[in-house]
Amino acid sequence: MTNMVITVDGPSGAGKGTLCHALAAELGFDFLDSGAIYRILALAAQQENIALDNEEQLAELARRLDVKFELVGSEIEVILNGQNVGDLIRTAQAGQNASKIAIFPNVRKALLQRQRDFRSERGLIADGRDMGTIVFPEAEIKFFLDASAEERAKRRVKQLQEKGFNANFDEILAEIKERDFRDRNREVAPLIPAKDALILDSTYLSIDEVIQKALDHIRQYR
Ligand SMILES: Nc1ncnc2c1ncn2[C@@H]1O[C@H](COP(=O)(O)OP(=O)(O)OP(=O)(O)O)[C@@H](O)[C@H]1O
Ligand SMILES: Nc1ccn([C@@H]2O[C@H](COP(=O)(O)O)[C@@H](O)[C@H]2O)c(=O)n1
Repeated sequence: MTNMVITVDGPSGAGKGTLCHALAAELGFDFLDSGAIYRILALAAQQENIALDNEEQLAELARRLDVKFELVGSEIEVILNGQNVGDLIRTAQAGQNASKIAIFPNVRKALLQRQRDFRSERGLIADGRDMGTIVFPEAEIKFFLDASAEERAKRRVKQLQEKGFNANFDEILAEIKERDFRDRNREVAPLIPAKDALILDSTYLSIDEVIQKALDHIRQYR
């Protein structure tokens, strides 16, 4: 299993992060949260007053981005220019900003090798939108995790309420649909399942059922 890559792509809120963390823990693999890289780049651009539609400056920033992922206990801390930005990149606005800069071919090109460098001897679980299609097309196992927009909005509302935030279902559903549209319709690396991906629709599945289905598929491969 050494050096193996398992990709998990899908739309926002489908449960990719949840599945990836469980698989990484179960298999002892490393974890790449590629969405965090796009979120960090958007944050860094704002900190440097670079407009989110300035493709060339964004690409130049992407090439020199000083970002580190540090494992502290069971949590991965995201460090930008020496500062922990974990909370700053997790807002709904940070997600929208990430999807705005993710449409640019030169930005994606500038981030490609940085993502491929996460490949490791231990094995890698890669979470994103184009992990199975563009970043790791040779991955041994690919999943495309989906769920209806309404179910994803419901989950997000619950998640926010559990953290003590107010959450409006209609607003969150609209945000999810806006981000889906941008991610699915961009010209480069749009959100689509890789031809060889197993599609898992989690709309009516619990977290445990999704994890079990994924592990069954991985066991069949092994
Ligand atoms: N099958 C499921 N049933 C119910 N809730 C789920 C399921 N999968 C994930 N969740 C919950 O949905 C929320 C979103 O999950 P998660 O953050 O893993 O999604 P994601 O696809 O990584 O989203 P994003 O791409 O925006 O980072 C979390 O609160 C998680 O606990
Ligand atoms: N491989 C990827 C990963 C993410 N994006 C873009 O970033 C946005 C934020 O991603 P999250 O997974 O953290 O929600 C997402 O909406 C995409 O626009 C990407 O393009 N490619």
